[in-house]
Amino acid sequence: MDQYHKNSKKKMLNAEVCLYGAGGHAKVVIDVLKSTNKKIIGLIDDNVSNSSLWGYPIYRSIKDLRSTIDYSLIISIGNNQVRKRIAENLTGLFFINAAHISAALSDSCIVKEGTVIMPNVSVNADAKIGRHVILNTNSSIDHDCIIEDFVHLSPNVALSGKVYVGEGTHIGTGASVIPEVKIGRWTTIGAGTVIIRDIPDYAIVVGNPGKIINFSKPNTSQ
Ligand SMILES: CC(=O)SCCNC(=O)CCNC(=O)[C@H](O)C(C)(C)COP(=O)(O)OP(=O)(O)OC[C@H]1O[C@@H](n2cnc3c(N)ncnc32)[C@H](O)[C@@H]1OP(=O)(O)O
Repeated sequence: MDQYHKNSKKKMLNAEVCLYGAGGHAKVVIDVLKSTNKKIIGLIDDNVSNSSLWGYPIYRSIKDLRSTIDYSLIISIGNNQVRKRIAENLTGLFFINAAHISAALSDSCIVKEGTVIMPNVSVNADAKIGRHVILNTNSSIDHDCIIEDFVHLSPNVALSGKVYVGEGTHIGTGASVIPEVKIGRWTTIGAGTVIIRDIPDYAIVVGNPGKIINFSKPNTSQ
């Protein structure tokens, strides 16, 4: 058993994996799964014209798969709101999480289902990562951080110890957060931003030090 699966809350029931979403993010998720020799049976996407990606079939609907094959799912869509909507619609299905073989995950961290961990990510002691989260390439999540469901940490994001990130928040490439800061739900943190104070829900924040430039409109599902 590799380090990641020892830490998973749920054991992987099925070796075969299907991805929901066939865009650019899906390509990176495929590489993550291949790094630990997972078998990919295909992708589902009704919004692309291609019928395959790198030789993997693209199905138009989950109904094309449901009755015939036993599989686990990962939602491979980068947009946090869309990922949440799809997760809520796909009831009764089994989601797995996946980590690239190069990720360094503490024995004491917790990673919930549907979450994807890209190459060279570090998740340190007692960090808790929610459902359907994206920890993108080289991101670093230090001790005792709490990351709620549907968050996306972009490449090279650095969270210091005891940072809290609320549901659905997107932290842009290369942003940094000092220890013990609380970032609200569905916020957007711009690329390269340095967060030194707590951030309220729905805020859009840029710069060093990070300043609020706007608020996004809450969506009914948020
Ligand atoms: C593998 C992957 O690709 S993962 C995806 C990673 N994606 C990212 O990191 C994207 C992060 N997004 C950003 O940084 C965006 O610029 C956002 C979301 C913060 C703002 O986007 P928009 O709402 O379109 O804002 P817009 O571009 O109109 O800029 C508004 C103002 O903020 C400034 N601004 C925007 N982004 C930043 C930033 N990251 N840092 C500093 N200032 C910024 C602009 O210069 C502009 O200033 P001005 O009004 O003085 O001219």
